[in-house]
Amino acid sequence: MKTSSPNVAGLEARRAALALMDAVTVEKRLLSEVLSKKTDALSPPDRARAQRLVSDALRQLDRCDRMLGPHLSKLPAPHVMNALRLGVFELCVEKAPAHGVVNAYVALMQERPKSAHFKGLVNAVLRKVSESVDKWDGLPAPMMPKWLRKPLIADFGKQTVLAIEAAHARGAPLDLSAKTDTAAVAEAVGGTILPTGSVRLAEAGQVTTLPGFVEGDWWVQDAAAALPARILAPTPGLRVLDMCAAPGGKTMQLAAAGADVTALDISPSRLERVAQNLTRCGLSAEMVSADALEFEGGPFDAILLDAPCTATGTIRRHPDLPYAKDGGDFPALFELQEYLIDRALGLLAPGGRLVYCTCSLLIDEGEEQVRDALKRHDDLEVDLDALRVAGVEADWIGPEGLRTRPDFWADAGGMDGFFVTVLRRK
Ligand SMILES: C[S@@+](CC[C@H](N)C(=O)[O-])C[C@H]1O[C@@H](n2cnc3c(N)ncnc32)[C@H](O)[C@@H]1O
Repeated sequence: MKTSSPNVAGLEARRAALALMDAVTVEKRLLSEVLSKKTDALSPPDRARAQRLVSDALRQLDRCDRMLGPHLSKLPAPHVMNALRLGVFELCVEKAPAHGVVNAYVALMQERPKSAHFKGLVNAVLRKVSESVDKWDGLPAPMMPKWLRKPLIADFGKQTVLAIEAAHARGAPLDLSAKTDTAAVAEAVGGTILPTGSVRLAEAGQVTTLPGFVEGDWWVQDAAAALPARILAPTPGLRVLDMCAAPGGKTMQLAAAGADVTALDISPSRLERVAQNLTRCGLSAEMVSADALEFEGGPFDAILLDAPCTATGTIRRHPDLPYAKDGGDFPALFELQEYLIDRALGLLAPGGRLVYCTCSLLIDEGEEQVRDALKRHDDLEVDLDALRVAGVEADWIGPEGLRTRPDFWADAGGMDGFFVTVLRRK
């Protein structure tokens, strides 16, 4: 049974943030799956506060645990631990007044019989942390959980992983892709134009109120995510299949260049979002809801295969991912990517090109997929020249393709981790 604590300020947002933290770390759910259910009853400011608090605290979770370590002789129940983590984040990062933070999390513990007897512990630990907040700045960047850290160290080495972790902790700016006039969009929103042609805003605010949103002059798309469609080099009338299209960032780029785009996705509801995005921007594409493995069509001059993947390249913006996942479902994704590559190759017109990409840091979903595809198809080759588009630095390109990482452009706000390659038949 729950009892509410109406007299403590700021409790609604904190209660929701704690429920979201439990959903991610205990139920292993992604924030995107549970956000509306856990926050819909809140006022808009409380909803925004809960979402920001849980996201920012997840981004710093390892540091929160390091602050708590000296004060805990053994780990308390997960709900209690999560309350402590949120409290530490508020004290050490937001510099919130200690009495308000302590009272709030003690009150939340009292709401459930199972956690009520931990209120003394929460009170004592948060008070102790509040006396040593200056230790926070001396802590190393938050580490990823071992299941993800270990393979990344094997792939990139420890120094690079440390740099990636520092980039994860910094979060992500807002990047936009312009429909036509990049300079005009940059001026309208007060952003800067990146070397690869995206527009970057340091402070995002409410996206839908930015100039040009209603007019459909741009869409939100990370600078690295904008590279695959640029690399495909769409031209007016080019027959292009966007094989895993939703929510449609790359479909929009292809359509904006005048290509004859078929946007395919297995999920009808996600495909609906592609349609909405196209409509907002006054663009069009043929929409097909189907399993790409069974799709019959084409042949196509070019195919963009932005394959379903672990999304480990997007942790800056999805800090829940390392805690909601444990890698157990990844091998099935690697296998699906292999099948999708082979299916795509079968749909290409003679001389056609396949742009394969994943928003992943794992080489299993990038370089390894290319090496395996080259073994399966002896008439296949990687077109490295096609990867050298504006802003792409020479050392981002390896024998199998282009790899971006969150620690690239560190001083300018970073970018998502992506792998992109172009495959052609010899
Ligand atoms: C990485 S997302 C694509 C992002 C998109 N290209 C963009 O830029 O906005 C992968 C997409 O693949 C779709 N998908 C997964 N399995 C599929 C399949 N067998 N056939 C077609 N689409 C599939 C998912 O529904 C998801 O929308």
